[in-house]
Amino acid sequence: MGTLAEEIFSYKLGRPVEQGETVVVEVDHVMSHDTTSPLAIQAFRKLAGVSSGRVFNAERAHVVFDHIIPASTVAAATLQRDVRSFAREQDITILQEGICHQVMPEKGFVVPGAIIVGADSHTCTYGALGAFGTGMGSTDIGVAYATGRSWFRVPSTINVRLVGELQPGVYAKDVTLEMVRQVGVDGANYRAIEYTGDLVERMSISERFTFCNMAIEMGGKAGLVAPDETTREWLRGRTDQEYPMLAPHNPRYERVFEIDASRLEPQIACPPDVNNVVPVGQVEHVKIDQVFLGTCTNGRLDDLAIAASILQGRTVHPETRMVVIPASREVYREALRLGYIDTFVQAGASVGTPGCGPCIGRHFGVLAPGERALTTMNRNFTGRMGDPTAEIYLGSPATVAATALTGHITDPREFLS
Ligand SMILES: CC(C)[C@H](C(=O)O)[C@@H](O)C(=O)O
Ligand code: SF4
Repeated sequence: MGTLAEEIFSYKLGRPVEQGETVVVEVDHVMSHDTTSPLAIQAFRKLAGVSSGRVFNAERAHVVFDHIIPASTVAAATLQRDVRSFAREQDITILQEGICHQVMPEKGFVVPGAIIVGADSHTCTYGALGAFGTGMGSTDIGVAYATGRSWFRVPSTINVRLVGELQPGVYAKDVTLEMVRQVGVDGANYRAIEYTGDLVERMSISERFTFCNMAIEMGGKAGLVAPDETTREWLRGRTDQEYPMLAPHNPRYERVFEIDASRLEPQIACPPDVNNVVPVGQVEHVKIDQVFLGTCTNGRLDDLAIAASILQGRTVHPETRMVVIPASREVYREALRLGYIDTFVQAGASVGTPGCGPCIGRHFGVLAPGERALTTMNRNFTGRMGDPTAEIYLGSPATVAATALTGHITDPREFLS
């Protein structure tokens, strides 16, 4: 009996747990990426006595290269070389085919009821498939690599109920931004967020990824959606694993937010905070130097499809650059097959290799002093994409595509055919 988070921990431990209780559990998968692996490896090495120098399970320990690939500096290349040699020594396969939070689910590692820890704050994305995924510091991940276990305080849960039908031109990202506006950037600190309601039930896994990905933008430990037929369908062919269809039972939520999406307009998060959210109409005059379509929030096939439908046969504004980065190789190949990539290239966009791209300002499209970007990312923090005086606005793939065409923030409903 409990929230989805409690159900998952109870299932793992084989006994009922209570909110606030500290538990040690065996984790299903542990992940770090090119940027966080070096410190995780250092922590792991210190535990050589505990682990006999081997990771707990090479099939369940994952290293993903996604943040700065291909390496853009000698320093990055050197760190990656060192991480490669660690992976070789431990028989870990390095995954280099897209953003960790896209690739881990695609590989079938993320299933309902699983507990997954990652050295990346957006590990909460995995809740879209009913798994408890959470980000941890590299040291904790080093310990998990060594022992296959982690400690948690079973979180209390905030319930976000999403109801109603979205209007044309309004997407999961707009709902997510509205959610962050209402809950606040620390409104869910150390809590799980459980998304329910008829809108969530109708949404695709990709859209659920967008919600869950941004749970951390409200301070959430995890973002969760109870698995259903849509989840099963998405997992079919990706995993042979058996998994439990856990659901909340008489949950005791700490707080409930209800959002009626049917009245929602496209939303924009203005710099420098993710909860600084306004309807697109209020910022339409803002001139944009660069748009970026991609990331673990909105770099999937449906996101690319929406943007391609707006850009089809049109050209990016001459004073705006457009960067497009598919979230994974799987997404990239499908986008090629369906002609979306051709549409982007014809429109004048730069298309990058799957990965995080300019999301943390390390390569492939950093911003000059005073420049402004509109992106499909999850964070608009000062300095994130380059110079600290550059500004970042967040919106949906549709708003990004419409803005690419006009050079200023634009309501995508103007381009709906
Ligand atoms: C580099 C990494 C530690 C970081 C994170 O944990 O979130 C990054 O992925 C981000 O999105 O800011
Ligand atoms: S795409 Fe951006 S938010 Fe996602 S993991 Fe990469 S850097 Fe972090």
